[in-house]
Amino acid sequence: MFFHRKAKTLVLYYSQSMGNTKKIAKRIADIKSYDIEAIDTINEYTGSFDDIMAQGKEEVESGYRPKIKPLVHDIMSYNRIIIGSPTWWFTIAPAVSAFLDQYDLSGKTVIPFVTYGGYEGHSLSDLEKQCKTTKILNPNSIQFDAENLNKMAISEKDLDTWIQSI
Ligand SMILES: Cc1cc2nc3c(=O)[nH]c(=O)nc-3n(C[C@H](O)[C@H](O)[C@H](O)COP(=O)(O)O)c2cc1C
Repeated sequence: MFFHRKAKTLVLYYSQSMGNTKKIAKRIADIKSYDIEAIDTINEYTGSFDDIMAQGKEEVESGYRPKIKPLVHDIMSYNRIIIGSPTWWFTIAPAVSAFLDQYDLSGKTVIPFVTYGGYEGHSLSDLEKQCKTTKILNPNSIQFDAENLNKMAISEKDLDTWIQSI
């Protein structure tokens, strides 16, 4: 007789400016009935969009890691993690880097995704690298309209095809 450990999946995401990454994460969790939690910073980013763009640039360039709130879910009890980050200055958001510095995803299957508004740079490959796990499945980068930043640039059908595959 064979015993299979049932795959347990947690969707994690960080979403700051438009709620784009949250929207994708929620859609995954809704369609697949996966658990979901936001990665969140202790100190909120404040100011105008341009202020946050400028602060983000400084943080990315200096390798700054904001303090983040501890997760409520016990990551040890999940063997699959879906993790989503917005693109900040061609890489992932510092909050997601902070999370990945603190939490060990080794041995887990990780499905990484990023959202971006025109030029993703190396955000998806940086996310894959920073997850420090060998099992990466179906990574995806999801473009939003560069003019209308909270409008998805791919069709809902294409998004759902990817969601069905994870
Ligand atoms: C600080 C900052 C830097 C950004 N840098 C980029 C970038 O390098 N390339 C890009 O295409 N979009 C960039 N964007 C746009 C976001 O990646 C895009 O709007 C994303 O979907 C926002 O996700 P969110 O609403 O979940 O925070 C940036 C946005 C912010 C706030």
